[in-house]
Amino acid sequence: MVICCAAVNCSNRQGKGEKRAVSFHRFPLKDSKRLLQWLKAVQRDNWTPTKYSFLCSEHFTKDSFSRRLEDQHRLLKPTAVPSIFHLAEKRGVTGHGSTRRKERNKAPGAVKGRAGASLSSNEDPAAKLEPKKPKQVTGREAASARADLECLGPAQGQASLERPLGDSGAAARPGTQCEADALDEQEEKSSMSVDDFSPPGSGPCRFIGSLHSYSFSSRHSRERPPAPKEPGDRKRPRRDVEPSASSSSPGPDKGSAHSPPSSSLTATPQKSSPSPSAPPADVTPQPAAEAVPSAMSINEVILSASGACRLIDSLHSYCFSSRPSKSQVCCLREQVEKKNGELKSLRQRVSRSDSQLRKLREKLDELQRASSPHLNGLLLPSSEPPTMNPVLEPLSWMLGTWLSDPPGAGTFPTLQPFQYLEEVHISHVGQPMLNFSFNAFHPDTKKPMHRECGFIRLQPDTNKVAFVSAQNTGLVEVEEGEVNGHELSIASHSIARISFAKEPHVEQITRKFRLNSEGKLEQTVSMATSTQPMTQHLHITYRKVTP
Ligand code: HEM
Repeated sequence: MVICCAAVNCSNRQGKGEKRAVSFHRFPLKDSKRLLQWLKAVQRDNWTPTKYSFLCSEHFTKDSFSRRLEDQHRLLKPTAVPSIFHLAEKRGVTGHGSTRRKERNKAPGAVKGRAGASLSSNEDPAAKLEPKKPKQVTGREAASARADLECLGPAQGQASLERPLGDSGAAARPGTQCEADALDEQEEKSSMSVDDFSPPGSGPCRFIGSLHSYSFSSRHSRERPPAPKEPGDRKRPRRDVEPSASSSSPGPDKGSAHSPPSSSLTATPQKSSPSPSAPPADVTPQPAAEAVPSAMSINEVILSASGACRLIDSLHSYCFSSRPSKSQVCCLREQVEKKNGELKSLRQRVSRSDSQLRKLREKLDELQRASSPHLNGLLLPSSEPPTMNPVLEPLSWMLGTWLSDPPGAGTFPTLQPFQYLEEVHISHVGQPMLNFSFNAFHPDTKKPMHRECGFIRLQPDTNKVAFVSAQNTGLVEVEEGEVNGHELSIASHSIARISFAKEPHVEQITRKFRLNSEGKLEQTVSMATSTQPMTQHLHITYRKVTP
């Protein structure tokens, strides 16, 4: 890879200054802020850096570099901005690198000079060239274009099409200063994409148009003789790089893409690319001094132009073929925008519903307050829960909502064993008592079964507990007992029932509540009826579902 420095009046190129260990560094194309700083420092008019534009290390202060630990290679710091330039020297119309090119144009067979003179600008095709108006560029623009393109030898041009740029430098020049470039590339994470060769909008067309203008100008400047078949052309070593468009090349003129005669202008569509979005080509004029060892004949030059023209056509066809995908992208973008719009309106609707809901709640609260103005404190849950009466402390472990887990087990000598589900609420409202409700359900049908509710009181300053319960079976009972730690044991003190209560009547009841080591609440109920002695009727374990 031959790399030139893009700085005005700097003739450093890779290979030339090896002894001075000059390194070359890509423009930070992906870091717009830094790129502006670089461009300001470089002070090149009407010039846009490309991926193939480099600055050599001589434009950076020493502290712009760091050393890679493993091999001590010089690395440009990611914040580095060039500051050392010799702008006052020959800053003529041709601008950057004019001396260098003059020298090259003097070289024998300097076809490059002619080609370059009419070659349209290679300034960033995305940014500068107009579609359908291939403009004849100024000498300065052409020089700028050549300056970058000349720096890429044919091998590099080909390599750059065949693999990501990050690979190319390191692969081509292992162990050389160019590894620093490769590292720079990695730092910028630049990999080749369609955009590299097909800039947004009509950039590619404009670029190709500019190539056409080169081609036409070559043709019209001379009378075109009959195209001779010169087999020797192909054998000419290193003068030309055969266009490598294969049968899978996107261009319609595949045959012609294969057979242009030698040319110092090398248009190289990418080798059979598996992807339809693969970049079409790079255009890489070769340095005349290196690539053209002997003068070319007029015929050769014209044939070159003709070959280039056909390749340019194939580039055009690539360009057209990429348009549908662009329109697809546009279409997708429209869809995304549409969906975003829908999402926005949905969000607005949700937020409207939220505010309506809030208003309805407020209205309901108002109605409730109006209907029972004296019970608000009990009926309406205030935002803060009531403070628990300290008397309840010994029973506080019973507080909460509990769900049977697993289902409760019912037994009695006169009954078939059964299972049931139960939901338990034990709460307080700041008074010195617990409120409870036990609601049993059939495990399969979920139908309500046994229900009871009541209060649990503690005699102040004792562990004596009274349990008062009303059951849906028509039983009303009082049980008393003691709380010890996390265990409450009570037994029936008095039992009353409705006159038509079902028989056999319960005559004695004992219960035990305990909080087990897993934090679960357990209840065991035993009873004696008019027909059966004290026997266990229920055993159930609950897990807590709320505080
Ligand atoms: C302390 C509370 C309870 C008492 C005092 C109580 C009392 C009784 C009595 C006296 C019987 C009649 C026994 C017999 O026929 O020999 C009975 C039956 C029964 N109990 Fe309970 N029971 C209580 C809680 C529950 C609970 C929580 C369930 C759960 C679903 C339940 C389910 C049943 C069933 C399914 C029967 C048999 C059918 C029936 O007679 O309705 N009991 N219970």
